[in-house]
Amino acid sequence: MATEAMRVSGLTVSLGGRPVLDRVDLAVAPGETVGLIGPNGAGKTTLLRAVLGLLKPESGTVRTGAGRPGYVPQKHEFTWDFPITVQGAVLNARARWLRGPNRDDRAAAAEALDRVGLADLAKRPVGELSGGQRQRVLVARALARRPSLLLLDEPFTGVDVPTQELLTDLLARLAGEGAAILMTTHDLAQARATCTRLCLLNRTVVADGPPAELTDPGLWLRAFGVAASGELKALLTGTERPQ
Ligand SMILES: Nc1ncnc2c1ncn2[C@@H]1O[C@H](COP(=O)(O)OP(=O)(O)OP(=O)(O)O)[C@@H](O)[C@H]1O
Repeated sequence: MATEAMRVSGLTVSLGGRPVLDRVDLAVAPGETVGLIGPNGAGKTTLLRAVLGLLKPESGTVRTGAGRPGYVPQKHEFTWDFPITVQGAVLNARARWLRGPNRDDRAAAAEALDRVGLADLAKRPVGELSGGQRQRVLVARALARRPSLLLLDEPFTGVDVPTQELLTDLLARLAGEGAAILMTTHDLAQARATCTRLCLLNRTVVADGPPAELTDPGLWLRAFGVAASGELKALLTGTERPQ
């Protein structure tokens, strides 16, 4: 475990009486960026929530290193109409029961806002932000706790190209500083370009390795539970998408 930021072993989770994850094994080391890829309903968010300790596994274990992981939920999970500024939302992520923010909290929040390029919008109410700006607030909230493990749920969904580039660059820097990153995404091209490892999940781990080694279309077709997909094959072989 010393060289790993998180490890799940034999993780089985059921929700509403239905099996969602089945004996999942996955470890992430400091400096790695692992992309969690799979179809809708594959159990990706469930896996992140289990790592956070928000779900009780039926069997198996979850271990994380020191400190609470940073979590970037999907945008719709945050209450954007709450009357709070960008700075307040980020400071809130460090809030402790019955005490206001101290100097360390303010410094960490300012640093997090700076890293996501939102320092200029610190006083803006969160309800007035665009989708890409909201995504950056969620990342700043996770970074404000300076976590060694960062879990992100679809951070690239619904953001424009400059925000995608900012986030890609930021994640690479964080990994370079030794953070361990696990993120779900539906953007296969982006995942192949930015992740050091990909984990193909469909209730269980179908494949796990560096993008360059996951070129067998059969693995991807199995992960997505489809018989054939020109789009997937084109992505894997680097050819044009079929029209
Ligand atoms: N609270 C719940 N109660 C019962 N079933 C649930 C609950 N939350 C999720 N599920 C089910 O668990 C399965 C996995 O859901 P999950 O959100 O983890 O998938 P996902 O891979 O993140 O999907 P997506 O790509 O659509 O976000 C789905 O079939 C979903 O309907």
